[in-house]
Amino acid sequence: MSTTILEMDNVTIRFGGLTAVDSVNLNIQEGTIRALIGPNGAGKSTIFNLITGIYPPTSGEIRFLGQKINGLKPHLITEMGIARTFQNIRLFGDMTVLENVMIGQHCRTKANFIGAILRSPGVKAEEKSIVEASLNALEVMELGHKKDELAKNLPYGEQRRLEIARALATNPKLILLDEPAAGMNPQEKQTLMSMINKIKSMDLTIFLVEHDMKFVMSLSDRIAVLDYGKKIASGTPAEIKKNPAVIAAYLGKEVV
Ligand SMILES: Nc1ncnc2c1ncn2[C@@H]1O[C@H](COP(=O)(O)OP(=O)(O)OP(=O)(O)O)[C@@H](O)[C@H]1O
Repeated sequence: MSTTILEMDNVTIRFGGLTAVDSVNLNIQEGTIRALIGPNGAGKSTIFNLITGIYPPTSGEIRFLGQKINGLKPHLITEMGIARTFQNIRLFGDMTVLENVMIGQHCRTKANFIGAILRSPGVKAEEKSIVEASLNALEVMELGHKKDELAKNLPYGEQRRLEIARALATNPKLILLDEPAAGMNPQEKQTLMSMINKIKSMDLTIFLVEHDMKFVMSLSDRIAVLDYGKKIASGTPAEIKKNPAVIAAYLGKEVV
C-alpha cells in the first residue's frame, strides 16, 4: 500500500488583496514524481514556499508524513526531511563544488561554537559524516570527479545539478525542484531526467515545478495544474494532456 508523504488540505495564502494560493488540496504518494504546472503567476513557487515554511498559510493545513508542518521554521522542516532547490541558481561561485554541498548541511550540525574551536572528537566525527554525505550526493549527480573545482567554472547544466546535490546531501525524503530544467539544452535536460529517475529509485519522492512540458510529461507519475492559485486539474500525464480546463488555461495551445 502506498503512503501519503505530503498532504495539503484546503491551503490558502493571501498577500494583501491577492489570493496567490486558493483552497488547494494535494496528496503526494511516497516514491513518486509529481509535477506542478501552470501559467506564470499561478502560485507554483508560492506552494513551494508554503511547504518549506517560508510563508505560513492564511488557512488550511500542510502535513508531512502525517505531521502538521505549517507554522514550523524552515530549518525544522528541512530537518524533518524536505529539501528544495530554487528557480535561480544559488551557488557560491568562488567556493568548490564540495564546499557548496557541505554548506547545505549546516541545518543538521549539532556542534556548538566552543566544540568547533577546540575541534572536539564529536565535531571531527560530524565533519567526517558531512563530507561523506556530500560526496555521496555528488556521486548521485555524477559530479564526484569535479569536487575540487570552483562552482563558477562548471557548465550551466552541472551548476543546476550541483544545487540538487546540495539538497540531496541533507538526506531528504521529499525533494522540491523549482524549474530544474530551466535554461538547459536538450542534452542537459536528458541527463537531468535520468538523474531525477535515479533519485526516485533511491526511494525519494520528487515534487517539481517545470515549464518544459515534454520534460514534465515524460518524467512525472502525476501532474497537478494551477491557474490563478486554484488547482484546476490533477492526473496522469495522459489525462492532463487532454483535460479541457488545462488546455483553456494554456490559451488553447496544446499542452505538448
Ligand atoms: N511575497 C509576496 N508578496 C506579494 N505577492 C506575492 C508574493 N509572492 C508571490 N506573490 C504573488 O503571488 C502570485 C503567484 O506567484 P508565484 O511566484 O507563486 O507564481 P508562479 O506560478 O511560481 O509563477 P512563475 O511560473 O512565473 O514562476 C503572483 O501574482 C505573485 O506576484
